Amino acid sequence: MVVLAGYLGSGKTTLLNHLLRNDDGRRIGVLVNDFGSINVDAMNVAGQVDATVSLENGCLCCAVDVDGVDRMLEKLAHPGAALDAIVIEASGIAEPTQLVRLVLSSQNPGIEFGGLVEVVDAAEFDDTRARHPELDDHVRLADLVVVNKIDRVAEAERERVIGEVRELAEGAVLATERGRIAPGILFDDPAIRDSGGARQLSFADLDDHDDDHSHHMHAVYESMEFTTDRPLNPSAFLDFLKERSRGVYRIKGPVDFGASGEDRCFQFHAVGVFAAFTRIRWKGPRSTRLVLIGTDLDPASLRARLESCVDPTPDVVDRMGVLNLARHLDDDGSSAQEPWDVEAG
Ligand SMILES: Nc1nc2c(ncn2[C@@H]2O[C@H](COP(=O)(O)OP(=O)(O)OP(=O)(O)O)[C@@H](O)[C@H]2O)c(=O)[nH]1
Repeated sequence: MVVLAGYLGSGKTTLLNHLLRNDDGRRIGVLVNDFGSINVDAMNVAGQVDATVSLENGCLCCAVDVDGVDRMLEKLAHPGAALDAIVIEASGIAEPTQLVRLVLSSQNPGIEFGGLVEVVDAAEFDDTRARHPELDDHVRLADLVVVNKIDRVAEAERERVIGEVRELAEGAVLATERGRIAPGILFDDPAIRDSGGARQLSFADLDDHDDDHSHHMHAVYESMEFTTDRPLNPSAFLDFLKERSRGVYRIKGPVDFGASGEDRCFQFHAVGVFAAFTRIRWKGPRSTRLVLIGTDLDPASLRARLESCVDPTPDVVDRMGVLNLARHLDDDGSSAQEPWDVEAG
């Protein structure tokens, strides 16, 4: 069982989807833990995976004890599921050491800890580290650190960030775009071990980490949801994004722009000041279901602002809005995300 951790928006789901698409015939089970009551990440991996369990609204690292994890994993670890590997995708503010501790404590004979993977956003590394010094520990303890989004930083900057991560990390370090790592690195333990002298964590490694949950990142983070069945107006929504308070670090979920969105589902992601959409077909009923994660959120005013984005004329195409939206489209999943003209704040 591999624990996939990394700060909000670093690219965990992207990496997981890459693994699932390139599984080389392995059967992979997934446990997804979203922070927020709409399970956006689970929606994004569903359909590609052999078996999923999802836990929403709460950080797995504190929400459940070892019995709870064993109950959740029963479905995945059951011999009948015939899985070759299980990946736990932690929420972006989970405490990875706590998750590893849970896995190591599992009473289920089918569960064996297969390593901690920490995904780091190369473009946000300095800022995240400054806000959350505990990130250094996560990088240090990981068996594999994936320095992701290298397409978003200039070459010199990339070398510097990779160099700093290498200084901290005791495990292997890989630089990637879109989490494209060779699945064998994760699932065939010797490959991880041979690639950089990484070792599997033990309780002894984890013992230095205090158990006081008030020090965990999620102690200061909150999430809120905004859902509506009425389409949003693109211009109004883009304005909302530009003006959003700095406390809102992560926004994700499907958005319905009605006729302006050609009746398609806009899978939306904002990470810090960056934002991108992917256009997909609606799989279920059309509705906007956003999760907002950050610190010092003011849910009432955020909700009122989002409510004001509801389009009074959803059948009329907002041409200017559509043009502006297009700048943030990420349809093939390979183009870089553009920063907003105006930084959030
Ligand atoms: N430019 C660029 N964007 C990326 C890369 N990897 C992921 N993204 C984008 O970053 C955004 C967040 O990616 P996710 O995979 O959802 O991140 P996450 O870590 O699962 O997010 P949380 O679960 O909310 O913590 C999405 O818009 C991705 O398409 C990359 O290498 N380059």
